[in-house]
Amino acid sequence: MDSMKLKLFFSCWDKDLFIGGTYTSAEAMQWAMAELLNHPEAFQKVRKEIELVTGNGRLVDESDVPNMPYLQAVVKETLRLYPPGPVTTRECRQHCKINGFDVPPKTAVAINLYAIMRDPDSWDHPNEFLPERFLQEQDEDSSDGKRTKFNFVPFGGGRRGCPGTALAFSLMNTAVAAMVQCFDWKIGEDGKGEKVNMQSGSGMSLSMLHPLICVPVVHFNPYDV
Ligand code: HEM
Repeated sequence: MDSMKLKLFFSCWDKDLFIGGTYTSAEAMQWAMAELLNHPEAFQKVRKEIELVTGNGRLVDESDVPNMPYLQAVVKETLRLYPPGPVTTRECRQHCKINGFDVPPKTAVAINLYAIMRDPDSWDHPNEFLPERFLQEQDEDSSDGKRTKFNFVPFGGGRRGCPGTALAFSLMNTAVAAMVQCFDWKIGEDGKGEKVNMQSGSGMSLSMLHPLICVPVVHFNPYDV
């Protein structure tokens, strides 16, 4: 590769990482907070878990995440319902037959990750926000157990799967945890809203049609303990 091409490669790579790594996580965190505001019992469950782990004497941090299974389940359930990259693409390397259709080599294929994660054949109540389903992950006998292994694909998969998966999980879990630990949230500009509007916008990325607007009210100040 000559130096010009190398420069272009790194410039595109940087942008890929920057755009792919910021917008996706920010969008998903917005959906996560919106679901938590619409499900106060789930919000309180996350807060209780955080208080148990931190003793509420300090700000929750990244190293606490492995000890907070319910928080992780909330983040996974959010990514299942609202994957920021709902469609990915591949090119077929060899002839194959899918559902009776012949797909020749070199065919461009779009893979609908959104549909896979809302497929009623593999997910119970696919359109509902039920973080608990991810707590049953280890239970091989449950339909949920089989499902989460093979049909949970917000980061795609295989060799071209998202290289930012671990970073995204860590960032999302830690940031959502801090927002839940430190603030109560009132819905709407005036704080008087009752429910967040969960409609999604159009386009290839799954953003909220009405961006989340809410008022934070301090619940716990970690710098004042
Ligand atoms: C919630 C956060 C994120 C989601 C949902 C997400 C989702 C995805 C998906 C679905 C793909 C396509 C995978 C495939 O085709 O199999 C992808 C690719 C990619 N992601 Fe992410 N991503 C996230 C965060 C990040 C972060 C934090 C970074 C880097 C710092 C990143 C960098 C990339 C890159 C470079 C690719 C292209 C990989 C390739 O083509 O080989 N992503 N991501």
